[in-house]
Amino acid sequence: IIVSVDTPDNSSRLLRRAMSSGDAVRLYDVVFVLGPPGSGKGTQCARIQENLGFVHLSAGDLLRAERQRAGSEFGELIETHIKNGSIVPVEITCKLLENAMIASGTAAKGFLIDGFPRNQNNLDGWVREMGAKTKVHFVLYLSAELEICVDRCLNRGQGRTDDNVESIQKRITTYNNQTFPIIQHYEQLGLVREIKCGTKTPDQVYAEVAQVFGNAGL
Ligand SMILES: Nc1ncnc2c1ncn2[C@@H]1O[C@H](COP(=O)(O)OP(=O)(O)OP(=O)(O)O)[C@@H](O)[C@H]1O
Ligand SMILES: O=c1ccn([C@@H]2O[C@H](COP(=O)(O)O)[C@@H](O)[C@H]2O)c(=O)[nH]1
Ligand SMILES: [Mg+2]
Repeated sequence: IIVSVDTPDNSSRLLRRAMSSGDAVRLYDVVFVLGPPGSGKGTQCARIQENLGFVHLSAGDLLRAERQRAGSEFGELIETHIKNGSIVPVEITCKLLENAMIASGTAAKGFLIDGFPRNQNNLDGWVREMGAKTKVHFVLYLSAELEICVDRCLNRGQGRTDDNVESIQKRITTYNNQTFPIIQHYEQLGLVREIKCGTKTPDQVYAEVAQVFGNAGL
């Protein structure tokens, strides 16, 4: 078994994992972060990254960067999906995620994958492409009342092309119809850790997030 390593610390961690996982080498520890638009996923992921050594990969941010990349053949398709609140085909998103994971090297404790998998196509593609290379520890589910989420998106002030009433309504419909069933799928596997965020400050939410990671030994 060949395991790529870049520091002595990681070398022992990855080798331990390789030795204990039987025939499959699991290189990447992953936590998925899901919840309605504006529930605070990005806000909490930034804190987890800062405090707990995880690398934050926002699928939405990666898609927005790909949309902006000169020469991208997917720019227009991505923008159409973002404005309509619909979901980009998994082949594109999964490749962007994998590239970002590889680019981070092995220094990360693990990866917070924010806003993915968002539908059955995402989940199937992830399992197909990344299932054997990753261990999903749990799904951090940041829930909040939808009216609060709408207000937060409208007041976010980041100039996103989908932070307008029309796009937000479409994003919420997609969330209810396509993403929530993915959360339910992981719930059935006993892998969902829900934090109710609507009326809590970011500090209060983070205190609960830290507890969830602590309980998982991460
Ligand atoms: N607990 C909170 N209380 C009040 N405002 C918050 C809280 N958490 C985040 N916010 C604010 O709400 C807005 C949306 O937060 P954030 O971008 O983290 O959400 P998100 O879940 O990543 O949204 P999206 O799915 O649209 O990317 C931001 O302006 C952020 O500062
Ligand atoms: O896995 C994904 C993640 C995101 N999208 C598209 O991007 C927007 C914005 O995502 P945020 O997580 O809110 O930043 C989302 O509405 C989708 O259109 C995607 O297709 N697949
Ligand atoms: Mg976000």
